[in-house]
Amino acid sequence: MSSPLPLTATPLTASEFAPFGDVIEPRATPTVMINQGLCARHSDLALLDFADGRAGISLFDAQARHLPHLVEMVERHPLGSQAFIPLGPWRCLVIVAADAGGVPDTPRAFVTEPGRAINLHRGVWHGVLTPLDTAGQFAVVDRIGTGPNLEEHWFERPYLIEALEV
Ligand SMILES: NC(=O)N[C@@H](O)C(=O)O
Ligand code: NI
Repeated sequence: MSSPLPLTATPLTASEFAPFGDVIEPRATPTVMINQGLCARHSDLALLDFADGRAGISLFDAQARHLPHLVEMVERHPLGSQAFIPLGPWRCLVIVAADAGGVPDTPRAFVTEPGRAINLHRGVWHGVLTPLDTAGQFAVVDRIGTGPNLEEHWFERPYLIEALEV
């Protein structure tokens, strides 16, 4: 395998992640206060998009990954979005890439705040679920249906995330 290319992970922000998906986090102002004013509802935080299928909720019980982390491949789901909702205070590496004529462009790497959920938009190139340093359980909202909904791309030269730029 040829020597990996460097890739730095930066803190995930909604604005930088916007071309790839949604950061599911409280807004400055709740949509509405409910439950006798004891609960702030922040509505409709993610673009869910499923073709020829339906939304489903699955549980991913993912092993911990550690730095340095080798990014050998990304994948995408042409038929549906995919949301990862941590069921505990786990951080994740989120690797995404724009499409460049059917193959991924140079990837971006982010690290989530503990417990922060994300939603990948339909068809966005991304690394697989990567809990950082601690194994984690995640509720995953994605497409349940038949047909080809997984396309993988293995990089000719992998990327290596050696550090978090925090
Ligand atoms: N393959 C699968 O269900 N998981 C991946 O899509 C992933 O993004 O982790
Ligand atoms: Ni995926």
